[in-house]
Amino acid sequence: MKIGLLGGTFDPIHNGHLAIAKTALKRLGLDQVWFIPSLKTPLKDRELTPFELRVIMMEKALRPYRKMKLCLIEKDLPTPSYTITTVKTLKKQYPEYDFVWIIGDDQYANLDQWKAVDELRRLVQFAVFSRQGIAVKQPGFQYVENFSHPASSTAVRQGAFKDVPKAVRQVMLETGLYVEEIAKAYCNPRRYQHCVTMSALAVELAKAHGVNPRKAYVAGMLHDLAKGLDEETARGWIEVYWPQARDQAWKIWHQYIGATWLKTRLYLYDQEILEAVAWHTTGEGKSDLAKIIYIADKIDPGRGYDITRQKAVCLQDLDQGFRLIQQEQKAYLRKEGLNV
Ligand SMILES: Nc1ncnc2c1ncn2[C@@H]1O[C@H](COP(=O)(O)OP(=O)(O)OP(=O)(O)O)[C@@H](O)[C@H]1O
Ligand SMILES: O=C(O)c1ccc[n+]([C@@H]2O[C@H](COP(=O)([O-])O)[C@@H](O)[C@H]2O)c1
Repeated sequence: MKIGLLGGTFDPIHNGHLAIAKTALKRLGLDQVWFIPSLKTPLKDRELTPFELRVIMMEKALRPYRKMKLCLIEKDLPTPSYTITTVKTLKKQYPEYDFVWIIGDDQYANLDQWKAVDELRRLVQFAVFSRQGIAVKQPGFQYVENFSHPASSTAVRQGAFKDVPKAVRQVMLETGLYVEEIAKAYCNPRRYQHCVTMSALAVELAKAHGVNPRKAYVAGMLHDLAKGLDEETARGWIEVYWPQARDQAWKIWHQYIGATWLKTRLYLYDQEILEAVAWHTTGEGKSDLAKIIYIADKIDPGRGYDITRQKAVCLQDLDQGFRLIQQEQKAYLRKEGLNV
């Protein structure tokens, strides 16, 4: 058996990883590709998503592929997860197998920093997949060129959800994984901070009123993604997706476009979250979640006003609190000249 080993952080696994495996099976004449998630990768400092959650996403992504397997060997090896240790252990466990270690060219460029790389190269063959382009070739490596896949886990964590299988997207949205990074990627630092403080309040209100706190967190963190759009760009979106809102004040449009983005870019189909985002400025959403997001946005503790009275009413009675905030907001919006 000839086995390709694809080690990585897989935070999260993406379509690029699957494309590498498909190509490796064909072009390297492999029988199987084993995906090996690292407990802690040696050269990256970032705090990783818990191993178990990365593994759940990998299981879902790999399920349709008979020749792609999950190998959890690094779970029980010392950290950081040095490849030399992994390869030695695998060779001992499976002496009859022929292994090829697969890397992208970004890792290839770093190879001189890998632990005991000369010994490692004697133990296992390396296959290098092009990513940016392979600059310098060396004897003893197998190069897979004319391979190109734009996906990266970094981009996925910032919202490029099109690059992950649907089942993985579902886990990400159900768990609220990466919402901070997505909010950071779309919002300026001030707005990001607003998302953090208002979603904390949204979670508190959700818990007080029997609403799913995870949904409150996701909706809160992602409610303002479209707020940075300029009027002209926003108008383009409104004309296509929300023509019925074209006569409203343009500053309101971000609520509608935000919901559309969640659906079309992040493939988030949870109607309750979409509704809460789509009406978070005007407060027309009917669900308790929509009311909570509306309230938390308006009395966000991060804005620096004393919200003791409003918060107490909202914690006590959601509908009464909602009406109170709505009245205060209407007065404020009229003062700002916004047409609602
Ligand atoms: N699109 C791609 N093209 C070629 N190689 C890739 C691609 N994506 C990942 N790889 C390679 O797959 C291996 C595992 O990747 P990893 O799990 O670190 O994903 P990543 O997208 O590189 O993550 P991050 O963006 O967090 O650095 C690495 O050797 C990496 O170089
Ligand atoms: O052994 C090393 O020194 C070493 C240094 C950097 C990366 N690796 C391995 O290379 C694979 C890809 O790593 P990463 O950081 O791109 O996810 C993963 O299996 C890492 O354990 C290994």
